[in-house]
Amino acid sequence: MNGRGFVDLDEIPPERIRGFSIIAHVDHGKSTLADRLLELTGAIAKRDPAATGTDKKEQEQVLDNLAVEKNRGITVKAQTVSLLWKRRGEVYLLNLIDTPGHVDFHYEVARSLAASQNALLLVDATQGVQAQTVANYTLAFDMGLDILPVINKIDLPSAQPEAVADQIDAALVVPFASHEFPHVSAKTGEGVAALLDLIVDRMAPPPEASVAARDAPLRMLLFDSWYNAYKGVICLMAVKTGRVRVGDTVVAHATQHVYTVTEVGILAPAMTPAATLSAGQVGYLCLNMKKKSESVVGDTFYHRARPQPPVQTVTPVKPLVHAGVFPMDPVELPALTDAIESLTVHDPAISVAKETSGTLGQGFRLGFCGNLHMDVFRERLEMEHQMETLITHPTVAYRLLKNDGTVVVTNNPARWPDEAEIASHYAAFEEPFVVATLLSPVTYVGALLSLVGDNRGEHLDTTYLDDHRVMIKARLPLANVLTRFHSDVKARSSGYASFEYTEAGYRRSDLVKVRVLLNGEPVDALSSIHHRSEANAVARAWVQRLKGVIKRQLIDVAIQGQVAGKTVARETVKQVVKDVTQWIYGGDRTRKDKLLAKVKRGKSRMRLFANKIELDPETFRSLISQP
Ligand SMILES: Nc1nc2c(ncn2[C@@H]2O[C@H](COP(=O)(O)OP(=O)(O)OP(=O)(O)O)[C@@H](O)[C@H]2O)c(=O)[nH]1
Repeated sequence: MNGRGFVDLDEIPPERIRGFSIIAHVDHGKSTLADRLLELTGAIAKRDPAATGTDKKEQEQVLDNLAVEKNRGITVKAQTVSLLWKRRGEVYLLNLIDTPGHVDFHYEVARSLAASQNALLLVDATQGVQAQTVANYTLAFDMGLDILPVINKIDLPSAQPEAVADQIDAALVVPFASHEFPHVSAKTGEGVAALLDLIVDRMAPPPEASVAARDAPLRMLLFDSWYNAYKGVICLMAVKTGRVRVGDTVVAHATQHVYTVTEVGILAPAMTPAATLSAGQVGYLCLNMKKKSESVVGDTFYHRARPQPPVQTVTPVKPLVHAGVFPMDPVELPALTDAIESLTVHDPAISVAKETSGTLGQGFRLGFCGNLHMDVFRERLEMEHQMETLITHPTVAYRLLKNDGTVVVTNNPARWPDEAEIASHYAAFEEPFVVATLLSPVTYVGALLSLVGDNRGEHLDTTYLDDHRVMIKARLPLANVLTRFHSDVKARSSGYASFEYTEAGYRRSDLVKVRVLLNGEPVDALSSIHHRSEANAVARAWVQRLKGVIKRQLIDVAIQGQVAGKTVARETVKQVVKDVTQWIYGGDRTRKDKLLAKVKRGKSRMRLFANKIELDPETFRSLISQP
């Protein structure tokens, strides 16, 4: 850093740059390791590890900034930081990206990996290789990164670093021998300085980082952005070739917008201005960009005078699960619209479309990468925007063939065509499938394979990692994976098995619509699509659940569960005769009117559910949001 508080990055030659992401199974210690790396390199002040408890909420991590991350103790957004490390008297620039572990945030991991050349694959020495270890490894491997496995938590008495190294060797292909895997404790800091030295010695600098590349025309990859109240949209860029400085005029390839650069710098972890950013470096740019929608993740920026081809094609994320999101109170629709706009700009993996429901009114149909992604979104709506919402239970997108020969993709059961419109032969429907990876102690193999069978799954492969651990691959319908599968995997393996999945395309299926009717009227928010073999049970369960929550009303309530238009379950909630004025004696008209007005106000807070049947909003919310 020079006297003006600027970092002179040009003093660091290209061969002294290392870019790496930290990837791992959830809770294997990525954010804790990132904290130790930040401390050791002097980016943040050292904290006493003994002072941090075992409760995740007690140990707020420097790079976990969002309220929801601190609340849940998980990383949701990838975070970038540039560090300086001295090795043999020379300063190296390390670009580190801390990534989320959960599969639902794969999109975040993938876009981070696009800006790195190397990955540290962290594995917990007490838990060994888990499903997300394999999934994140596969993602990094397929993107051509060099992967260094690092064995963490060696301070724990139950740590078995050698056995875990052997498991890694058996399950994954890495350019290091198992005896070379560094052993660290991200908690105590043991082995972390040696890890930094190893990163410098064994990892390659960015391929585009050479003196020649610095003189080539500018090409920068935008891989993250966020909104700053004072500076507008801030863009995080990986500079592939050339250099950029304040005052330059740059163009965004995807949008063709032209900008003047007002600030460049690195995140260290605070925004630290620099004179230039050049090939191989990762840093932020302020461009006076007013709208977040202008910053397209994956876009390429270049100098206006020297147009360049894009670094990569921008591929929109394909959401896997879809749900309707409605304001609890219809007057809050504009506020919900603003909140969704601001959150989706921060998280481009969410797709948004307007939706109108007969039951719930105006709202949105949003697409997410999984149930946790959706849950985190709901929590962010509440925590960051104080929005209470009704979110319908998630569904996948099905394909169906209509009588007129058209193929319809629908992610909304309310829009499912009538039976008469659907082609009547066996190839009429398709549903999305996934390939699941289950990592488990050998003891639970039988239980897990029967769980796969119970969920219409197909066992594909079994690999023994050692005498105790096994990796099972199976093909399963995504719809089943999204409901109880995860908790069932945990239940059938006493919590020891972990599970992960990747998309595996569409396959033929036999699908039907399950509808719930109240007094003969269908409730669109409660309809769902299921495999025919599971539909009757679902319809019966709905009828029983509704019978349990609908209080007796002034009329009889008939509850019907239908499968493909045929009633398969029916119950009636008998009417109650209730006259609110019965307790008011005599002719005190004022008291009587006041009470009636109060009852009316109370009722208006209730949602008119269907055909005069009322439920209080909380009951309604729990009903529609749970499958
Ligand atoms: N004993 C011990 N605990 C550790 C070590 N590293 C991390 N932990 C603990 O493990 C838990 C998970 O650590 P995190 O750093 O949040 O894990 P993560 O991989 O970032 O988790 P996600 O961001 O949710 O994917 C925390 O309670 C840490 O304190 C270690 O080396 N030793």
